[in-house]
Amino acid sequence: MPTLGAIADDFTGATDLATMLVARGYRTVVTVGPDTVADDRAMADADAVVVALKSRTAPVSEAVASSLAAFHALRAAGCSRFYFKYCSTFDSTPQGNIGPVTDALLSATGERRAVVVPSFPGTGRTVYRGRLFVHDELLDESPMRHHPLTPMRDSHVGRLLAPQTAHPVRLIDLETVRSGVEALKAALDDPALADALVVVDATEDEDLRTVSAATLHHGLVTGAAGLALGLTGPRPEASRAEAASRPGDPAVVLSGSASAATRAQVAHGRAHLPHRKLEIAALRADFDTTVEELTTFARDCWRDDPGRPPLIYAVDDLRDLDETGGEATPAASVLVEKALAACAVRLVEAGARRLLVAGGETSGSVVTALGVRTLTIGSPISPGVTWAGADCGAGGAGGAGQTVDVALKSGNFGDTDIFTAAWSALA
Ligand SMILES: Nc1ncnc2c1ncn2[C@@H]1O[C@H](COP(=O)(O)OP(=O)(O)O)[C@@H](O)[C@H]1O
Ligand SMILES: O=C(O)[C@@H](O)C(=O)COP(=O)(O)O
Repeated sequence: MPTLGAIADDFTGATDLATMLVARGYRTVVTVGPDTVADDRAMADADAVVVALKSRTAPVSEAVASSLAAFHALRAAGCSRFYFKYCSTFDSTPQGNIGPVTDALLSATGERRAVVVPSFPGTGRTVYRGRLFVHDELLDESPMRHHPLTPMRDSHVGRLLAPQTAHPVRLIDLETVRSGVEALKAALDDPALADALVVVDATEDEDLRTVSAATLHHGLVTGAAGLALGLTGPRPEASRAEAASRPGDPAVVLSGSASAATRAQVAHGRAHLPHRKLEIAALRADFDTTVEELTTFARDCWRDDPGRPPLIYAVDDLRDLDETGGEATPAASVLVEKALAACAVRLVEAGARRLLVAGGETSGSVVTALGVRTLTIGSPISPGVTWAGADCGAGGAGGAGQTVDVALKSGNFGDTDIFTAAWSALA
């Protein structure tokens, strides 16, 4: 029976956290939405469950409702500790959803305060004096300022969070963290911090271990996957899923991300893989025909060039970003997500068994459209990115009970050659 329940605000984040939990000795299942949590088959052996939501950019009321539904499902499954996973670059809109969801989970758990820990030094995210850095740059000076859905124009976590929450926001500095577990516990228990959301500095893995140890008695923690570094699961080593596919099975890369790391990966993919770019105008003019042409292209590649997975991508230059759309015209971001999801469904129906998807929102659209119920963590690819077995369920794409190997790559994660190199981890 699971004891740790996590709620992830996007799908790449869910597999990022799950891969960390597996490495820490938790047998972990990722469920797509809350409904599968009640499935005894999936839960029987799990120590931890991560519910993947597509709530990061949803309207506030929807994000709160789906997060609470996940919480109630996890609690009914036996979970007694809860982890709200958001992005290590604190991706949110001015309205939320990190603040509103944290507030709702505080009420639901009955906890009074929660730590806020986006730091993940393994992927270059650190928090010092409450400011979030991405490698050597402040968040608002990093390429995250150009994100199409959640442009991050401030690096002060407290300033980002305060307008989103009804709770006071406080900071615990690095010196207090470095004073050790007991000092940090005492600082967190200070009555001045009762009812607060507490941003905690952390610049190294050891800091995260300290934060984790000082909050083991908290029923709710919030942060990126780095905070899980300090957790210790019930097993010396949790097993990983074997690949469901075989080398040579049809494979495809679907990229809807506009992030800097992905743009470099797309440039590398364009040099090494057969590729097609999504054209927004063509999708607007005739969505079905455009998707049909893209899937025909991919199938031709499997036939003519079976060793190289085709790459279908949306952005290789920030000038590609299309901000038009409105009442009568669908936003480009929605069209891109729908198009890549439709390609995924048709390609899995045509035999694709290996999918590398770039982008969190994109991954949410693809995985949901495939009818996936659970993701079981397989071989790691790079920090925060892993292969997972996606169980498409009875009504899913590719036929009843089909398992497809998927890698859901966060926009800013992965080496430049990930679109060509990731497959060897599956072999
Ligand atoms: N040309 C484009 N114009 C506008 N939005 C786009 C374009 N191409 C992709 N997008 C959208 O950008 C968003 C990227 O978000 P996401 O998939 O979460 O990537 P990341 O992991 O990099 O944040 C998606 O909603 C995608 O549909
Ligand atoms: O914490 C992280 O950085 C990732 O797990 C994550 O959430 C990434 O989101 P996207 O960049 O939108 O994929």
